Amino acid sequence: MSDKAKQGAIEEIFVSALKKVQYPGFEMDLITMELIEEARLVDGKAVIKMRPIAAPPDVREKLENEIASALSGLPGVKELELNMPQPAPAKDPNQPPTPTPIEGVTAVVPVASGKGGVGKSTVAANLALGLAKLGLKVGLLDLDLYGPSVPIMLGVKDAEPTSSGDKLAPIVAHGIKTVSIGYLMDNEKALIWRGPLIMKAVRQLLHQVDWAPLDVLVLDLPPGTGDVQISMAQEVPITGAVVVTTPQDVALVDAVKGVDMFKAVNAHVFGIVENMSYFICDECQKRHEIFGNGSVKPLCEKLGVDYLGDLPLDTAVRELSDKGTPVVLGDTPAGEAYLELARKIKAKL
Ligand SMILES: Nc1ncnc2c1ncn2[C@@H]1O[C@H](COP(=O)(O)OP(=O)(O)OP(=O)(O)O)[C@@H](O)[C@H]1O
Repeated sequence: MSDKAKQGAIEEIFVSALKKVQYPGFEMDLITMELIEEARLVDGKAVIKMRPIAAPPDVREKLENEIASALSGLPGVKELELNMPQPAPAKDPNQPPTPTPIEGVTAVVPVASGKGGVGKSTVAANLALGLAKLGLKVGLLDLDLYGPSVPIMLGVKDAEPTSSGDKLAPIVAHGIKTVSIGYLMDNEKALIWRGPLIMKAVRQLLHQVDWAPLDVLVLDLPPGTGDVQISMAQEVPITGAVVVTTPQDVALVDAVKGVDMFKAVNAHVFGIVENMSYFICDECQKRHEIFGNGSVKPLCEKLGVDYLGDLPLDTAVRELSDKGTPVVLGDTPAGEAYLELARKIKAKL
């Protein structure tokens, strides 16, 4: 075997070993995330060079240990030389492996949830419209690859974005600018999109849309901790994230994962909001805590993030979203609860 062929075979072994190492907080391995720039064996030393990552020290240490244990014991490996650089501010906007601010956009607020169906898109849309009601210039980017629902909630399902110079012109609905990943693809294809394609789409939607000027861009993320989340964290500095949960224990476990994910990429978390938390009976006007209550606040304390309040379970919330006029636009107790969330976020911006 020639030296070149040998090196190639070793690289393949390294790649399959590193494919087993997941980035802490994410359901993705280092190879799929394209974080490994170089993997070579030089005189018994495994030389691994990574792309810059914005990770706090405990995450770096965890990664170092996991890479070391994945490579130890491989044929010919006696020691490890690991290069894990810190990101430097990017200068070229076409080359942003490190987070680059969006031109003319002051703040970026992702809305995330560990699990699907907790009302994350509902919170994202009502938060964006609530912030606009409070006088801010707002954009809402729907990155929910597996079920883009923002166009329906804003009543612009059939609108098509046009181009504006070399950028995409967002659609304007209820006074906010919006673009959905759904406009770039049809729903069936979403499920076969893989890492690099998703990264490209996320980059385009953040940096090649005519967002400016905006005070805040709200992002509706897919549930969980996958490709879209890591792409977002690599592409844009996050001002503060909002994690949505419902009060059930199963959802809370996932909320912790959501918060951990942002911490793993050094992003600030504004706090956790509790959706579908209580129900006001039409007949007796009493507040019913259907799923139990009181578990989210202590969880926030434990995680060191703010409790952003609770939102009612109310049929009008769903009906109005389906009609394209989210509840916050009106003047009802449920609308007021979402507006109160917007006030809290505005105060943090
Ligand atoms: N507070 C609420 N009261 C009543 N219905 C709600 C409330 N919040 C959300 N819903 C409804 O619950 C369903 C799920 O909400 P939504 O699509 O916002 O969840 P999600 O977490 O974004 O889900 P996914 O991203 O998995 O599709 C929708 O039909 C929505 O209208």
